[in-house]
Amino acid sequence: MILDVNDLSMRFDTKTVFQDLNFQLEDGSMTALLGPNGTGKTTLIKILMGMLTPTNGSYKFSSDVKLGYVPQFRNIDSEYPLSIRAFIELNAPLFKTKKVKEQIDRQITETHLEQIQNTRMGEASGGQKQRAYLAQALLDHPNMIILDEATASLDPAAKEELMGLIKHLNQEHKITVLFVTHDIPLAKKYMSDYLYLNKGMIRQGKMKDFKEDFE
Ligand SMILES: Nc1ncnc2c1ncn2[C@@H]1O[C@H](COP(=O)(O)OP(=O)(O)OP(=O)(O)O)[C@@H](O)[C@H]1O
Repeated sequence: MILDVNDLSMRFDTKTVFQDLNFQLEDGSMTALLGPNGTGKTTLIKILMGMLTPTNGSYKFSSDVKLGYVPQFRNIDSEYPLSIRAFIELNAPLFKTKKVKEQIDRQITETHLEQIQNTRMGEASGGQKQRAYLAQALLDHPNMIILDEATASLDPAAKEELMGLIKHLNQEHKITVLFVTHDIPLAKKYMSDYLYLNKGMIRQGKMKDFKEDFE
């Protein structure tokens, strides 16, 4: 087990987002976090990332976890001056030893950005930007990555490329994946398990058994 969540509750002032969530994630699993708009998926992720404190309950990652996080898609100004490579390097040590450069090269190759690494981030496509965020997160050598709506606003080809990449990271590098999405067909194609957050409660199961009428 890589994550154990116990009786987790979150309230903003008088608004209860969710109450007494209980679930576990297995090491090496690939889980889609599903649910209608505004049910608290981002709130749950922010709690797990330590960015918000829950009002009640607890969660525990296994002691050897190294988390990577790909935030919800943010528009980058078209004038943004850094190249894709320089953007990825924001998460690398300032002093670029040969070893650091090699690690950056490896993640750029892994995320299929080598041909366009000198393109400005402001000019990159949505899929390229999203892969640059992923490359940034991979520089820390995570064994678990959390992606928040990484495929929203991408065209079908860019979605497939990103999902193929995530599947590769899971299968070849044994990275546990938690992936927030609204795209149920995409989740059915690529993810093995689901967590479904709705009306303050959570359900868990195998993606192949997920019923659309939960929505
Ligand atoms: N800082 C905050 N203060 C008050 N209410 C908040 C705050 N953050 C989120 N909420 C509320 O909590 C609820 C859950 O929001 P959250 O963004 O987690 O939902 P979500 O499931 O990620 O939605 P979406 O699918 O639209 O991204 C919403 O009703 C939102 O308005």
